[in-house]
Formats: sequence, C-alpha cells, structure tokens
Amino acid sequence: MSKFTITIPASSANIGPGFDSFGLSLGLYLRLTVEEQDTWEVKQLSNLLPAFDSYENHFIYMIAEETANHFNKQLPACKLTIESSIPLARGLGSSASAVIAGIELANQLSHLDLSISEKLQLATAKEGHPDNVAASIIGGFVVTAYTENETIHYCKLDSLDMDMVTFIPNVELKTTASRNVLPEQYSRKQAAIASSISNLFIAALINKQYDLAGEMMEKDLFHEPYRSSIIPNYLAIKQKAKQFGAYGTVISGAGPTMIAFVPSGSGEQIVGKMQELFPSYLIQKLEVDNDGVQVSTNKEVAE
Ligand SMILES: Nc1ncnc2c1ncn2[C@@H]1O[C@H](COP(=O)(O)OP(=O)(O)OP(=O)(O)O)[C@@H](O)[C@H]1O
Ligand SMILES: N[C@@H](CCO)C(=O)O
Repeated sequence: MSKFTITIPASSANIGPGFDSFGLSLGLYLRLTVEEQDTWEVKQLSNLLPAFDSYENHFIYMIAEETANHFNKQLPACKLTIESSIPLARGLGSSASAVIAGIELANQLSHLDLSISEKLQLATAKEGHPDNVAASIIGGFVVTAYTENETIHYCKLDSLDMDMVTFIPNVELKTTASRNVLPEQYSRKQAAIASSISNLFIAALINKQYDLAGEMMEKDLFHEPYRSSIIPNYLAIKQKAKQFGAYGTVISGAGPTMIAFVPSGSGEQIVGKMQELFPSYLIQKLEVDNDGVQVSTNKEVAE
C-alpha cells in the first residue's frame, strides 16, 4: 500500500484588472497525506478546515470520486490526513485548493495520468473561473483566457521581482456573495477602457515597470468599484500601503483579503507599519509559490 503527499498552494486572483483571468500562487498550503488502506478514513489536523460529518460528504472526497467516475475508474479507499494554512472564504483560493486536492487525489489513486491542461479544465468546470485554479496548479503568476466549452489557454509569467503583502481580516466573505454585487453587463466603452487598463498592467509587469503596473493595478473597472463597499477598510488599506511605498494594493480574489505588490526587500517593513494601523488584521509577507501542486512520496516531504 503506498503513501504519498499532495501539496496545493493558496492563490490570489484578479490582481486588480484581471477579473477571472489573473492568478498568483502564494506560499500558504493545503496538504493531504494519503495512505492506501481497505476503508476510507478522513482526519483533519487544522482548525482552518471546514467541519464534516462523514467521509462521503467531505468536499475533497466528493471531487475525487466525481473525477474518477468521469473517467470510468474506481477510487480506491485510503486514509486522508488533511492540514491547511489557507484561511477559508478570505479571497485566498481555499475552494480552488480543495478542488485541486480532489482532482489530484483521483489522478494518483486511480492512475488517470492527467495533463496540466486536463486538470485545469476539470478544476475550472468546478470553480466556474480559471484564475485561482490555474495559479494553484501551475504556480507563479498565471494569465488565463477562458471561453465556455473551449480549451483554457494560459501563460505563466517570469518571476516577479517584488514582495507580496496580504491583509487578512477576521471575517469571511463567500465568493458567491461577492460575485452577486457585480453587474451582468458592461458597455462597449466600459469594456474597452477596462481591458486597456488590464493590458497595460500586464505589459508593465513584463517590462518590470512596477510603478506603472501598480498604478494600473489600482484602476480596475471590472469588479473593484462594485466590491469596494463590502471590503472592510478598502480605501484606508490602499492609501496607507501606498504611503508606505507599495506599488499597488487590490482586493485578493473576491475578498475580503487585500494584497499589495511592494518593492522587493520592503515587505517586512511595510507589514510592521501596517500591522500597527490595522491590529485586528493578520498582515503577512507571503512568498510566491512557483511550483504549483506537488505530489511526493513521504521521504521527499520536508517535515
Ligand atoms: N480544504 C477544504 N476542504 C473542504 N472544503 C473547503 C476547503 N477549502 C474551502 N472549502 C469550501 O470552500 C468555501 C470557501 O470558498 P469561497 O470560494 O467562498 O472562498 P475562497 O475560495 O476562500 O475565496 P476566493 O475564491 O475569493 O479566493 C468554504 O466555505 C468551504 O465550503
Ligand atoms: N475571479 C474570482 C476570484 C474568486 O474566486 C472573483 O473575483 O469572483
């Protein structure tokens, strides 16, 4: 009977103007230790994980079972031990990480041999948008283009020479609730302006013109104007972070967390200053995870 570990990073999404398209993989992790055995058993070691009553109702098990069935395969029983440092419903991709956990679990246990593209397709069908899942599968900053019922195209950017600071409030905001405040339609003029901001943001990032990227990041017209009123301290965090040297600060995913891109080497200092002003927040400098989902035998896993 084999034993292995699946590690999935957290993610931020949108990064301002890249609504449902840009994803950034971050160094908080959901980790499953998997031991094949004759019966199912699920053990959770972290208080950040949602409660469950039986393994059949566990979200990760359900995704794994569904994925195996999709390929007409059986899902062998195992003991799952789950740990997580990704807070729930905060805009850091917790649901995307759980979806990927289920898909990768089926991939390993049922020997599906899924490609990155297939994982991305399956995970997007579950999440409804590809941004978080792409980042957590692939790692780094990933740009996706998704037209329903078509292959998802993606491109991973080279490493960003910046620090990332996240501002996590002590309240949840479900993605569904945060999507409900968005308009159904945009005029051609609005869409053209919003796209031009997004285009220039990406061009500036690639050119390492980080001041310009930060300026464009904060000019989103697709979602931030509609969500700003449901994000605690939206303006205050943006303004103070800018004052302390951030290039730009935006809502992380659907919120309520915010994320700042700051000059390389200044992350810790900005964390210190912002923590004094927002003491109820968990403010952290997070590493970008460049590897995405990882599977390793236990010998290879760092304790
Ligand atoms: N590890 C997990 N195991 C089981 N269910 C999970 C897990 N992580 C997240 N979920 C489910 O996903 C819900 C949160 O999803 P939601 O999309 O609202 O927020 P998020 O993914 O954290 O934020 P965002 O999509 O903005 O990044 C949880 O309330 C829970 O139902
Ligand atoms: N693009 C998604 C990310 C959160 O799941 C949104 O903003 O709703």
